[in-house]
Amino acid sequence: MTESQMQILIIDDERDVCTFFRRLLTRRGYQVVTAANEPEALAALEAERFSVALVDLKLPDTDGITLLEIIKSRQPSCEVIIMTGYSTVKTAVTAMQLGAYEYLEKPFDDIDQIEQMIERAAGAGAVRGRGSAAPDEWAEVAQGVGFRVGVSPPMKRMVSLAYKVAGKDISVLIQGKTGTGKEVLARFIHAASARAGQPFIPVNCGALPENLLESELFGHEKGAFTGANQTRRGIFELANNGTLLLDEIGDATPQIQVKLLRVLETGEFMRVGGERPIKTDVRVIAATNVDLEQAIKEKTFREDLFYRLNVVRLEIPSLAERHEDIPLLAEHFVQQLNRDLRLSPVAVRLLQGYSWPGNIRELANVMRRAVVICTGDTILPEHLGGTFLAGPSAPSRSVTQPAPRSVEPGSNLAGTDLVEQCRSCECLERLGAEELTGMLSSLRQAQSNLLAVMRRKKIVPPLHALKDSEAETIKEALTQYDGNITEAAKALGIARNTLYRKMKELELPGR
Ligand SMILES: Nc1ncnc2c1ncn2[C@@H]1O[C@H](COP(=O)(O)OP(=O)(O)OP(=O)(O)O)[C@@H](O)[C@H]1O
Repeated sequence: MTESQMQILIIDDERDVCTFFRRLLTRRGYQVVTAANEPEALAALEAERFSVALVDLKLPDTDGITLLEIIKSRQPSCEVIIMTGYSTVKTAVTAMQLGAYEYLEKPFDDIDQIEQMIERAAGAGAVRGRGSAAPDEWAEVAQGVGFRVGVSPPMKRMVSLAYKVAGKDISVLIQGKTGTGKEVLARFIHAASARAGQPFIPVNCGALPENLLESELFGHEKGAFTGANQTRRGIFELANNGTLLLDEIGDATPQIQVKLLRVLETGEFMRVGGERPIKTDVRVIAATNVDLEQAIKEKTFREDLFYRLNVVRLEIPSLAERHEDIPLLAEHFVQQLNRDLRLSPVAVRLLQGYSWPGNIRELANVMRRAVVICTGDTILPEHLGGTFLAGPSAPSRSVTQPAPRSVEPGSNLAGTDLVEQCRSCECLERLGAEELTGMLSSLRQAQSNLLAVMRRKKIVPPLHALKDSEAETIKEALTQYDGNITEAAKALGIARNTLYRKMKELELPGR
């Protein structure tokens, strides 16, 4: 079908809207039919085949969601774009979850964007009409951030929705069990948004005591509390024009929740000890592995904050619900460390038979360990660890429990876990750069999990431990870049001044 033959249906009771689209789209070579109510829409659907329908969410005799269902049942290849006002954006997002192609916010101010959206929808509709699968428009962005989506339909649907809402400046709430990839998804949304060139800053609301988190988020004025020797900018300032991920939002204390609500409502906040409101333009993505609706019932989470954050909710399925993706993900983690290694079919079957309570993080750890242990060119069941040697019916173990000991002949790392491997310099010496990097990232993740659990159990981590780990990270970066502050700051994702200040605070020597 050529573009000139494409029919577009506009359903809106506002005559001006119909006229606007008729003019715009006729000029672009489309044929346009308009309808002001349900009977007219039904008659049009009876008479013609449409590539795209633009449907107003609110109509006098019906609503956009009902019309979406009718259109999709009668003309499945017709893509539906929902037209909505700001107050009904949430319903428009629901429509997308039900199969709408996108939504368009009224009043229309960016004609180019509208034309492009309709063109994309018409293209997707044409592909669907031919019965072939539309290429995944999000694939390139996903690859760019190392996000493996897999093939399972619920995951693909969720990512497709994430990609479409990425471009809209609305809050997103990501829900998923631990290790399902909430942070990776947030990075993907940032990379697919117009803010991609700006900072993406994740902050774990459960990992720091309240006063530290408050100062981390909002910054502080000089003299705000003992030890505040300098004014310091917080993440809401540093992430300006970018995206902020509030991870483990369910762990935020009531005081932090109030302050977050204020920034989300007004776009303004005050530094700790400050008196002047500061403006910020930050897109907030929140992530949680707890049921926030339950937390609201238990009065540990504010309902008003929940509604602010939950404009779009994305639920990541747990790994056990997407068995078909396990081979692809396992291979991804192996290839990250060693491109020449393959997985044996039996090993793949064992991986698919396991329940993965620690989800993708646990899979990544099992695969990294297998790569370290494997001395040949194929990963076999014995490289996967004790749980898997017992076969697919093995009871599932938690990611935090140590793996049962097993003996892998011919390997000096036999039966050891990550921490033990790191204790032995001799073992580490034998590993390559990628393997070492992978282990370091697993250890960092372990630390972050540990802190989150301590926080949940109300155990205050000794501050010097946090300070030490910060000092270690900075020292590492400085060594790596031969003492070059600019390069080290860039690698750490902080400003040069912040690095100077931190070095001073932590009494680290400069060059
Ligand atoms: N789809 C994916 N593709 C590639 N890597 C992934 C994917 N999902 C998760 N990972 C990897 O698994 C690990 C855990 O992911 P991530 O930190 O995003 O999970 P999370 O759900 O935010 O965890 P938590 O609930 O503990 O905060 C990371 O190393 C990440 O790179």
